[in-house]
Amino acid sequence: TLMAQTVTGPRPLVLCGPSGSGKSTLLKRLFAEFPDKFGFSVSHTTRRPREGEEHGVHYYFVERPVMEQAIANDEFIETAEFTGNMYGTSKEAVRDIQSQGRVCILDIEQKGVEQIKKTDLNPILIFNNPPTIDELERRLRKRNTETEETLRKRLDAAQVEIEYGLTPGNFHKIIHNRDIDVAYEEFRDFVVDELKKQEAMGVRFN
Ligand SMILES: Nc1ncnc2c1ncn2[C@@H]1O[C@H](COP(=O)(O)OP(=O)(O)OP(=O)(O)O)[C@@H](O)[C@H]1O
Ligand SMILES: Nc1nc2c(ncn2[C@@H]2O[C@H](COP(=O)(O)O)[C@@H](O)[C@H]2O)c(=O)[nH]1
Repeated sequence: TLMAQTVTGPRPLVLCGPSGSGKSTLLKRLFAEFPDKFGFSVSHTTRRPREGEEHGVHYYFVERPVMEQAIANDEFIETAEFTGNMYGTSKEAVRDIQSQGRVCILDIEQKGVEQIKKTDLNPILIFNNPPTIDELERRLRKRNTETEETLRKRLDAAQVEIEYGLTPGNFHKIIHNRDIDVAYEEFRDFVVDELKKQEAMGVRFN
């Protein structure tokens, strides 16, 4: 409701899309263009860090028993098993960003989205759609972060996620991510427009 929204601040933004579709690339540009407006919800994961990834910045990298205990302690809004690893959004990660008056951005996969939809988080849902699975494979290979096995698992998951993502009603906005510059503009314009609408309804922003 309008009252609740006024009290809780801007709606979080969920960006979902197959691994390698370019979510992190879009977010990196958004954070660079608007350094004070948004904040990234730092997820927990049991996968190993990639080169350049920092604990507490890209993820909280934890061992599985630690994550399982935290889930048992009811510390998470949503959790999912994805290609053999656990991922999850902690309540604290979102609270952290919201307390700074920033728009909280979640980069999560499909099972997480389905759980978030059942909470009172009320996010704006965006699906980042790659041109083809072949192009997704090219992007993932070029990124050089996966083994043949994890690459295969990610591409298998992508089939299912694209079907869900393109099903009408599941997301508020679909970004067709072919050319990165075009995709970014579409993404940015949609997000900025959404924030303006909320501002017009009295939601306060940074
Ligand atoms: N529109 C694009 N065209 C070509 N290459 C792209 C495009 N967008 C991103 N890339 C490249 O594709 C690779 C995957 O992009 P990125 O890491 O942003 O994907 P992601 O959706 O965040 O993946 P993951 O879910 O695995 O973290 C990167 O090497 C990135 O530089
Ligand atoms: N349900 C959740 N999914 C998450 C979370 N954090 C990230 N993700 C998604 O996992 C895959 C793989 O990510 P990668 O960093 O290993 O490439 C990708 O689709 C992310 O969006 C989370 O907290 N919950």
